[in-house]
Amino acid sequence: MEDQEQHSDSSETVIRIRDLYKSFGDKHVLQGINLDLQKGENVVVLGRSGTGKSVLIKIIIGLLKPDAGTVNVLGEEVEQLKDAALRALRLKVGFSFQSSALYDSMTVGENLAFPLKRNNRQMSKEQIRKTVDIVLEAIGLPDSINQLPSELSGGQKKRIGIGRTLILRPEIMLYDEPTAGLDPITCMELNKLINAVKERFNTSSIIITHDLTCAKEVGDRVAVMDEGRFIREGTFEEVFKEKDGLIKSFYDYNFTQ
Ligand SMILES: Nc1ncnc2c1ncn2[C@@H]1O[C@H](COP(=O)(O)OP(=O)(O)OP(=O)(O)O)[C@@H](O)[C@H]1O
Repeated sequence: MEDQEQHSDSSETVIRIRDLYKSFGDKHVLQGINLDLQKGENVVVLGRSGTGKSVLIKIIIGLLKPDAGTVNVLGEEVEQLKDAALRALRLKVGFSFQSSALYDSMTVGENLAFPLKRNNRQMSKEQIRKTVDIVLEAIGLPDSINQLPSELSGGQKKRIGIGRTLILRPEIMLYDEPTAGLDPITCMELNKLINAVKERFNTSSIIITHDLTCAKEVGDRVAVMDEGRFIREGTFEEVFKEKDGLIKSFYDYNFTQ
């Protein structure tokens, strides 16, 4: 922990979470979460279903209030922000939903342009088109602008979902189960995209998953969540060096079946 604190001080911390607690009635979901995300870093949060990963993300973007603890995002204490400031902060934090959340009746181009039109009304049609083209190229789907979501594969929809988040050029990306429900090859492509986004757009990311291949491929650091706390944290190799308890179950389930 001491090492971690020293590291935090020597680089820019974009998310700093301290002693976070959240319960729903007598269900104690988060029980003392501490986490730092450094600029330009990908941190993977690994955990079984129902361990509170989504609750954590919702607290980070101010959709849920914690019972105790602090969350600082890009220098702002999330809990103290009023509505307008919270909305402004959310523009800098892109949230890529598990479901892709595309509008079925809109083309890919319209889906991507939607957040720009809603948030940046002073952009001309040409500027919007150019921004959409840049993102489509970055996510590897340059020719899909006129397609409807129903014409896309699951992996392509995920890419467009990520593109729609990227279009506002967030400084932080939060990915919720980016590879869920995809075949291994498409997963691999998505992992590459997550790394490419980091390099090209200089984003810092939290990636929530239970896919260990994804964790290994994209995580500069991995934090394993169990019963509301992080039970292990480090590089993938450090975390999975000693395979016991939950760590062993995770590893065996992903790699030895
Ligand atoms: N608004 C809420 N009210 C009551 N309980 C909630 C609420 N939100 C989450 N929970 C409970 O908190 C626990 C953690 O939920 P969460 O969605 O964060 O899990 P998760 O780790 O993201 O799981 P999964 O991997 O399945 O998405 C669950 O037991 C859930 O039922």
